[in-house]
Amino acid sequence: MNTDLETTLPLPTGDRDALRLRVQSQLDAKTKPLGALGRLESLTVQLAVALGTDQPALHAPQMVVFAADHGMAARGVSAYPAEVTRQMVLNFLAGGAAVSVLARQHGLALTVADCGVAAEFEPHPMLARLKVPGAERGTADASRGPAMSDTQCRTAIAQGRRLVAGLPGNVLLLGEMGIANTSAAALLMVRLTGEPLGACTGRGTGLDDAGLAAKRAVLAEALAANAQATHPLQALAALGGLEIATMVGAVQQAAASGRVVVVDGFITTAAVAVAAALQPAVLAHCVFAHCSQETGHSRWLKHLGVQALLDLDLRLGEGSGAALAWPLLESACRVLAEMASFASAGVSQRTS
Ligand SMILES: O=C(O)c1ccc[n+]([C@@H]2O[C@H](COP(=O)([O-])O)[C@@H](O)[C@H]2O)c1
Ligand SMILES: Cc1cc2nc[nH]c2cc1C
Repeated sequence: MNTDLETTLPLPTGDRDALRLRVQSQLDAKTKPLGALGRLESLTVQLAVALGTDQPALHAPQMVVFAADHGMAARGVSAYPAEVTRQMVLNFLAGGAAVSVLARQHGLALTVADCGVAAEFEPHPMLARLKVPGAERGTADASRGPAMSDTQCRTAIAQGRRLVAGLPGNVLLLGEMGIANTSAAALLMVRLTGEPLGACTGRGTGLDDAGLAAKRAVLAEALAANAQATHPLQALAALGGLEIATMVGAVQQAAASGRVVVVDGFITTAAVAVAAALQPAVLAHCVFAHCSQETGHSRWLKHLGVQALLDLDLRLGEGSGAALAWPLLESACRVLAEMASFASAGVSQRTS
């Protein structure tokens, strides 16, 4: 493996425990029964700690949809053909996808990162070209050998870091698009958690029972073909995807620059899980927006020790769940900034 890339980035330091206690006591002084805002309160505290401030405020939120193609798509592991990746990128750019609608609704800046889609797109103000040399049209078929070389994987990580370093704001919302990428994410889940393949493999875009059985058989081949890839970075290169590797770098850079990361579904969780395997402290920056319907997601969230905000039976990807959860993050900041305290509003405190 070449060594021209640090595996992790230094994260901001500070007395997180003291900050956590200060923010919780500010919340406790607000005009509500103690703890009555439930998990919104823990979200407020998490945002304060992630941003390193007693007065968390979110600005210039950036939704990035990381897109790439997968060699394994040729093995029939998805209900849809591989060209949908390219077609959906055009749909994102034209403003017609679910994430386009939700980003507009919530004032999220939308960038589409071409991490290796099998197409060359016309330049567009929303499009970032992050193709990796030798993998411009996507990964190799992981059922026959490594999806990426170590160098390609490291290049993708470096590009994700660079992209985020150049974006404004203090929140990154993760989205992705890539036909067959639930296969890559399932393989990473098996390797990182040790869970059995069956518990990690779902229907993705909507495979029927026979399709799901065939997908599992292909994924078993991929695990056997890449049996030696056990370190998280090796697993990422062998079993992952270009959009997932680029997201790993994006998450690392966002955490290193003290931002909040809003995680979408199963595939974005794969990227965060790799980043967390390399450096567990990145998890403090990650808000898990929703629990996807994709088999494995709820179990993976448990492995990571996190709880998602929403459970809407979503299985779309694109960052749609992250965009839907966005107003909760805004509310979490606003209750802290704008609610009156018992003292300021002249409301009587509890008696017992
Ligand atoms: O994020 C999720 O939880 C999720 C669950 C199922 C499907 N997807 C999306 O569907 C595509 C991958 O599905 P598949 O069946 O092609 O592996 C990819 O574009 C993802 O954005 C996403
Ligand atoms: C149409 C379509 C839209 C998507 N968005 C994210 N993944 C997708 C997969 C398909 C098939």
